[in-house]
Amino acid sequence: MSIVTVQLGQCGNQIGGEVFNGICSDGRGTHGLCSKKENESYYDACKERFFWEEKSKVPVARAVLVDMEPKVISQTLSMAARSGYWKYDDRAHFCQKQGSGNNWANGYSVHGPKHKEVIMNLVQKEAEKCDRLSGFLTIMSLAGGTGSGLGAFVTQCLRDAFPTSFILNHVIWPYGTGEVIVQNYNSVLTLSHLYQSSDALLVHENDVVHKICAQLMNIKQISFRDANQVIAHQLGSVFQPTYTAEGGLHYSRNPLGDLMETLVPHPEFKMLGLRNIPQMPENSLAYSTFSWPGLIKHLRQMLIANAKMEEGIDWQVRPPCLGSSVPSSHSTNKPLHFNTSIANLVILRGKDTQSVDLGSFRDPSLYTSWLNPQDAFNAWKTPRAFNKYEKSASLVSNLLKPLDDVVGKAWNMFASKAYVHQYTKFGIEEEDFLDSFAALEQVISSYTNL
Ligand SMILES: Nc1nc2c(ncn2[C@@H]2O[C@H](COP(=O)(O)OP(=O)(O)OP(=O)(O)O)[C@@H](O)[C@H]2O)c(=O)[nH]1
Repeated sequence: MSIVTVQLGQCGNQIGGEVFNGICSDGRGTHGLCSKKENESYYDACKERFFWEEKSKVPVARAVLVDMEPKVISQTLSMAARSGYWKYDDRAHFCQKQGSGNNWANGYSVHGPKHKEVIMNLVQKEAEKCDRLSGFLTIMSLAGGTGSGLGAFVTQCLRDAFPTSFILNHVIWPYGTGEVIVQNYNSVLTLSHLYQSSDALLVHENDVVHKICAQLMNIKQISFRDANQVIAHQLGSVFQPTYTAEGGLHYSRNPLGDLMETLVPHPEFKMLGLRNIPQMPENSLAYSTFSWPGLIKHLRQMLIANAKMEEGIDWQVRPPCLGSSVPSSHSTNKPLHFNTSIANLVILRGKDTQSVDLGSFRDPSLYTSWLNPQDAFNAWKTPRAFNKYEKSASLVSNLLKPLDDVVGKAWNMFASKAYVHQYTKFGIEEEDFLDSFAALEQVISSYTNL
């Protein structure tokens, strides 16, 4: 089955380009360390998911590019064409002359309704090219005006037009400081709206990605391109084909459906985070060896101690003994806080994946009590190595992201009514803000009571 990607705004388009680049270069690779037959069926599954083929046989991304200004779209289209290995459909993009000025209300209430028809026509055409449609992946930032506002609007339109398809929103959490002044307003408005129409939100935090670039990839002057390549690698490690059942004969047929079934058991809980191990500069790979027990031990501790990368993990954090009361998640940032999950999915790629012991992830004390631990944990595997890593593991978890921080900061600003007039002038009233705050407070409360 196929996924149609909708790239929105500067951030969404820049990341989308890197995602297709990464997926295509991994898929075409002959370094998969597996049989030729395995490698071919992996590439076929990857193509069906993300590309369609023109007569020229050049894979064309199943994607729609949307922005309110032309520059980033034209850069993204030409970056793809220059690769020579894949491209975008020249007719599958829509742009205007002027962006949304980091104003969510402008994207949501003005650009959305005005351009709904043309954008949804492009999406419809892309969906019709799929023999079997698994659903939609939207990529956007939370902080700007186009990706966030127009993105929230388009997500609602997707939900209305494709009620039986899955929608996964990939969202970029802004840097904690020093960016758009109203970023917390935009984030609160986006998240609360997405929560109504999306099946799940997969979050990458710019601060975390920046740290990975600096500390694991040894990059000195970090550009968005570097950050986006890390994000693309992590997304590829989840969305490239895998076997979802032990001894399975086919690569997973419904990538988004399988992901939701595994990770989103209840519509109140749809925040997903992603961790990946190992990550290092390509030229260090040849000198590194990894053992599965070592990788799995690190990944599990990253989960329970809420570490986003393998460096600086707090090894003191332990799961609570079953039967004792779990500390409240209000203390999310406290060093000894234990991270309770709703559900976890581990994805293993590469050599000897069949013999890996994942028992430590089945430990009931990792999970909320209302779900059977057998249902809360799943593992997907493939012997096909990913992106030149002989062995690699990813963990997708359903757990709370730093929502309370963003909501708190936005609320403080709202209390003095700062900048609210910029939103009311585009039809977003104080009532709308209050509804968004209330919706997210409810999400925070549900997660903290796990
Ligand atoms: N990781 C990453 N973050 C980005 C990138 N481009 C922008 N951002 C982040 O996105 C937020 C700003 O949103 P943009 O995507 O630039 O804005 P937009 O959606 O185009 O909206 P307007 O500029 O208002 O039209 C900030 O938090 C930036 O840090 C990128 O290429 N990669």
